[in-house]
Amino acid sequence: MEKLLIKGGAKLHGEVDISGSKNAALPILMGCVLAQTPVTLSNIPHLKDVTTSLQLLATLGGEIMIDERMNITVDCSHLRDFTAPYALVKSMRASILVMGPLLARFGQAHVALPGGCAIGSRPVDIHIKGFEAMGAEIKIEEGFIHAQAKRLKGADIYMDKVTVTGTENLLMGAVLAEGVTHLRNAACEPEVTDLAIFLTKMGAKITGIGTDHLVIEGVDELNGVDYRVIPDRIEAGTYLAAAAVTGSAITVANVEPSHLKSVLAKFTEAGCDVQIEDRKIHIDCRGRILKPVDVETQPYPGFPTDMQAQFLVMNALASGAGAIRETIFENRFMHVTELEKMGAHITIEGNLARTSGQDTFKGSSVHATDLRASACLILAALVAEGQTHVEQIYHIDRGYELIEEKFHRLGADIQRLSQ
Ligand SMILES: CC(=O)N[C@H]1[C@@H](OP(=O)(O)OP(=O)(O)OC[C@H]2O[C@@H](n3ccc(=O)[nH]c3=O)[C@H](O)[C@@H]2O)O[C@H](CO)[C@@H](O)[C@@H]1O
Ligand SMILES: C=C(OP(=O)(O)O)C(=O)O
Repeated sequence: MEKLLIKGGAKLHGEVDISGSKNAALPILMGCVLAQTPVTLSNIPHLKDVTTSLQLLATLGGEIMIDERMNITVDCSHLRDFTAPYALVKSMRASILVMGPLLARFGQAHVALPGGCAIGSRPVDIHIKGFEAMGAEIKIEEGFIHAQAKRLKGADIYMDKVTVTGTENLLMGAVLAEGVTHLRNAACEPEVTDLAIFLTKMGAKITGIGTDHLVIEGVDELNGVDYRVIPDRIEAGTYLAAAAVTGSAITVANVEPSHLKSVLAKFTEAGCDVQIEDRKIHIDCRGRILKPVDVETQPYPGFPTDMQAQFLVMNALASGAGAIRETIFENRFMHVTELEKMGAHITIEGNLARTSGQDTFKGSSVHATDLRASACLILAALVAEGQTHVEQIYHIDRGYELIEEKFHRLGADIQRLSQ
C-alpha cells in the first residue's frame, strides 16, 4: 500500500494546472453508451475512477482507444452486455450512471447496488423512482437492480432531493425516451450542465440547461462527437486552500472561475486576496492570518460539500471561532478524528463542526477515510510541524491527478512511498 510523506512548513509558489473534472468526466464517459458511433473525449483526468469507468465500458463490450495526447475514444456501437458487476460498482459509486444510458438505448440494465459508503448512506431511490415513472420495470434481487423497459417514456418527474447523479442518470434516460420528460428540482452543478451540453452536441434536445427544470424531448438516436470536459472546480479549490493554509501566493490555471463563485467568496471572507484573470485564479495569502468563516454546504450554486473538509482545516488555523454545517451528507466529518490527531480542536454538534481557531498542527500518522478527507489531511500536513504520513491514499487517487507532482512543483516537500 502506498502512502504520502509530507514535511510541513514549506511556502508554495508558482502555477498549477487544473485537470479535467472527475465529476463531469464520469457521467460523460457513461453517456458514451448512448451513442451509435464513437465519441472522442479530451481533458479527461488520469484518475482511478476514470480507469474504473473505462473497465466498466469495456466489460459491456465498448472499445476504448487512448491516443498519445490522452484523448479517449469510446466506441459503444456494438455493446453486448448490460451488467455492471459489483466489483466495479463497489469501487466507484458513479457506476450507477450506466443505468440510464443502458436502459434508454438497449431497454435493460443490471447494476449492482452501490453499498453504503464512508460519507453517508447514499441511497439511489430517486434514480429508481424516476426510471419507474418513465415506465421501467425495476426489481431488486440478490444485490442487483434489474431494470427493463421496451422504450422509456417521457414523464414529469419531481426529485425529492437535489441529486447530482440522480439528475444525470434520469437525463441520460430521457434523451432517448419517447416523448417529453420534465426533471424538476434538478441539480444545477456545472458537471450536470457539462453533461447536458455534451448530450445536446450528440443530438439530444434539452432545454433549461443550467436551471433546476430540465425539459427533454426524446430523440431516436444519438451520435458520437468530439468533446472537451470542464476543469475540476474542486481540485482548483483544494489548491487554493493549500495556498491559504500555508500563507502562500499561487496561481491555479486552466480553471473556470465562474464555477467557483461561492468558494471564492469564502476565500475572500477568510482574508485571502483573490484575483481572476480569464481562466486563471491568483490567490495571495502571504503575511495574512486567516479569518474564520461560517459555511453551510448547499447544492450548486451554494458552497460545495466537496470543499467542506478543506475549509475545516482553514478554520482550525484561523484567528477565531468558525462553524461549518454539512447539509448534504450525514456522515462527512470522518476527517475530524484524524485532524484531531494532528492537533486540531473541533467540536461536532450534529451536522455542525465548530472550531475555536489558532490550532497548531503536528506531524502524525493519519488515515484518509474518503476522497476529500484525504485532501484535507494533506493541507494540514503542509502546515504541520514535522512529518506526516497519510495512509490509505487510494482514496486520493480516485480524484486528484498527479497530486504529489503538482504539490512538489509548487514547492511542497511531499513524496509517495510504497510500503
Ligand atoms: C460522481 C459525483 O458526481 N459525485 C458527486 C455527487 O454525488 P452524488 O450524486 O452521489 O450525490 P447526490 O447529489 O445524489 O446526493 C445528495 C443527497 O441526496 C441523497 N440522495 C441521493 C440520491 C437518491 O436517490 N436518494 C437520496 O436520498 C444523498 O444521500 C445525499 O444526501 O454529488 C455530491 C453532492 O454535490 C458530491 O459530493 C459528489 O462528489
Ligand atoms: C464524494 C465524492 O465523489 P463520489 O461521489 O465519486 O464518491 C467527491 O468527489 O468528493
